[in-house]
Amino acid sequence: MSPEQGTLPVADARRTRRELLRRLGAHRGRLAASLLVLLGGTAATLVTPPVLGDVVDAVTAGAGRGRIAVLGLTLALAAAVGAGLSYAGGRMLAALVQQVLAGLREDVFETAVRLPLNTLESAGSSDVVSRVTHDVEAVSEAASDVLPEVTHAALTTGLSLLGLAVLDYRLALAGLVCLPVHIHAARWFLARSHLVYGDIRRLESARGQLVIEAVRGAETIRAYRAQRHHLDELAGRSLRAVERQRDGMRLRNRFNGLLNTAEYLGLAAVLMTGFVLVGSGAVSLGTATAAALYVHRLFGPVGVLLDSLDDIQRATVGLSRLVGITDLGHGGGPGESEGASPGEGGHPGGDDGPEQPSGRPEIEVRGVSYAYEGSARPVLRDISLRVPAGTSLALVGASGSGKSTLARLIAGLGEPDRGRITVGAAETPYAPARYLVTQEVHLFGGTLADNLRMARPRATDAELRRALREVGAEWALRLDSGLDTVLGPTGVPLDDGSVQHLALARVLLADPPVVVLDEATAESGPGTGALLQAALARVTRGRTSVVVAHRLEQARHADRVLVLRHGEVAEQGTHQELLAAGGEYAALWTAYDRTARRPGIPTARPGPADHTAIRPGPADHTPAPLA
Ligand SMILES: Nc1ncnc2c1ncn2[C@@H]1O[C@H](COP(=O)(O)OP(=O)(O)OP(=O)(O)O)[C@@H](O)[C@H]1O
Repeated sequence: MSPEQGTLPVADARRTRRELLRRLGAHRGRLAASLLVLLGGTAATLVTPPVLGDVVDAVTAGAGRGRIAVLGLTLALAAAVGAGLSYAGGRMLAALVQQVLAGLREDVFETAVRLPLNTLESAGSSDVVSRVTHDVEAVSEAASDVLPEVTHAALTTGLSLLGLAVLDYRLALAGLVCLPVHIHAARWFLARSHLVYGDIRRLESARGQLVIEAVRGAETIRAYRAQRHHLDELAGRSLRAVERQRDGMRLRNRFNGLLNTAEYLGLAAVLMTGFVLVGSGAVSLGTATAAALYVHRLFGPVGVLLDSLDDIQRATVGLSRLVGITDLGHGGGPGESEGASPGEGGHPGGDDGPEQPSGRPEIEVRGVSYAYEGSARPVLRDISLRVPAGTSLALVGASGSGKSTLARLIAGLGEPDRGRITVGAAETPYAPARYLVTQEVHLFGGTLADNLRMARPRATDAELRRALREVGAEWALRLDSGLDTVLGPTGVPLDDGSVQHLALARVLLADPPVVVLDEATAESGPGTGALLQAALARVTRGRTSVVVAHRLEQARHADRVLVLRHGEVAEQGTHQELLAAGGEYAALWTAYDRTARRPGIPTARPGPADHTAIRPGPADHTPAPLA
C-alpha cells in the first residue's frame, strides 16, 4: 500500500447521507420550526420586486404621493420582517446543526481514542489526526456558516422563480434560460471537485504523517544520516499536495466563469422579452421591472448555492471520513470490534468502570503463524499453547524470538495469518477485556488520581489508595499532595520504574480477567526490581495472564513457562519440569542464576552467548507504547 493511502475506512455517499439524516431526524421538531421561520423570512423579502414594479407603474401613471408613500412603507416593513425572520431562522438552524455536529465530533473522538493500536499503526496516526482536526473543522465551518446560507438561498431561489411565474409565464421562461448553464456548471464542478478535494486531503495527511514520523524518529534519522532523504521525501509530498491544490483553484476559476455566463444570459433574456412584451402592451413596465428584479435577485442566492458546492463538497468529504471512523466504533470497520483490547491506559469496560468478569477465561492459541506486513519471513510459526483460566504463562526466549509479537496477538493487537487465538469463548481480536502493559507505559499529564482513574473513572479515592497499596506503591501515597499531586513535566517527575508501578496499579483498578504483561518490570532500577516483581505477582494473581519474561525471575513465579526459539515453541512446562528436562530453559536458568548471584552485575537480560540480548536498532520495530 502506498504511504499516501490511509487505511481507515471512508463511508460511501449513501451511508454518509443516511447517518446525517439519522442525526438530524432526532431533532425533527426543531428542524421543521427553523425551516418554517426561514421560509417566512424569505417570503417576506419576495414582496420587494412586485412592490417596486408597482412604484414604477404608479410613477408612470402619475399617481399621488400618498400611493408612493404606502408602497414605500410596505417595502420597509417587508424588509424588516424578512431580515428579522431570516436571521432568527438562520440562528435556529445553525444552533441545531452545531448540536448534531457536536454529537458526531464526540463519537469520532471517542472512537478514535479507542481504536486498537494495530489499526492506528497501519493507518498512520496522521490520518486519524487529520480527520479529527481538518475534517471536523471543514464540517463545522460548513454547518455553521454555509448551511443556513444555503437553505436561505435555496428558499429564495424557489420562491423567486414562483414569483416570476406568477407575474408572467413568458418572463419566467426567459429567466430560465440560465438554468441549463447552471446545471451544466454544477455537474461539471461536482464531478471533478470530489476527486480533487479527496486527493488534497489525502496528500496533506500523508505529508503530516511523514512529519510526525520524522519528529518521532529524529534520533534514528540523525544516526543514519538520513536527513537529506527525509527532507527530499517531504518536499516531494508537499509538492504533490500543492500541485493538487492548484488544480483545485483552476477548477474553481472555471466554475466561477460558468456562473457569471449563466447570470448574464438570464438577465439579458428577461430584459429583451420584457422589452418586446411592454412594447406590444402585453405587460406593464412595472411588471417587466419586477421580473428583471426577480431574475437579478436570483444572482445572489444561485451564486451562493453553486458557490457553496465547494464548501459542501469539502464538508461531504470530511463527513464521510468522520462517519468512516464512527462506523469503526460500531464494529463496522474491517478487523476491529468494540471491546477489542484498549491496551494499557484504557479499560475494557467503558466509562462506567471495568466490565465485571463473569469468570477468568482460558486462553488458547492453536497453530498460530504470523509475519509482519511487508515481510515474507514469519516471526511466529505454528505456535500452540493453552493458559488455563486463572493461571499464568511466562514467555521466555532470546531477543527477537517473537515473545512480544505473540503477546500482542494474544492481547488482540493484530490477527494471526494462520491459526486461532481464543480467549474464553471468543476469538481474538473480538474477545473483550484484555489488558496489555508494555515497557513503554506513559505518564499522562495531570494528577496521580487522574493517572489512575483512566482505568476506572468512577473509582473512589479509597479504591485508588488501596490499589496503590496492593502493588506496594507506598511511595505514591507519601507524595506531598497525595492523590492530587500533579505528575509529569509540570509536576513531580517520575522515573520509568515508578511509572510502571502506576501502570500495574491501573491494572488492579481495571480488574480485567486477562492481562498480558510485556516487560512490565524491565525498567526496574536498582532497588525497585523486587518491588515491581511483587507488584507483578499481585497483578497476575488469580488472573489468566501472559507475561513476557525478560527477567527469568518472572518465569520462576509463573504457573507455566513457554520457551520460544526463532518464532517456534522450543519447550514448555512448569519451571521445575523444564529445569529437570535439562534443555534450553535449564541452560538459560543456570546462566541467569550464576549472573544473579554475582554482586554488582545487572540481571536485566540474562542469556548465554548464543542468545544475544541486544535489541534491534532504535528505529526497528519496537512495539509502540500503549500508554
Ligand atoms: N512492527 C514490526 N515490523 C516488522 N518486524 C517486526 C516488528 N516488530 C518486531 N519485528 C521483528 O519480529 C521479530 C520478533 O520480534 P519480537 O519483538 O516479537 O521479539 P522478542 O522476543 O519480544 O524480542 P525482545 O526480547 O528483544 O523484545 C524480530 O525479528 C523483530 O525484529
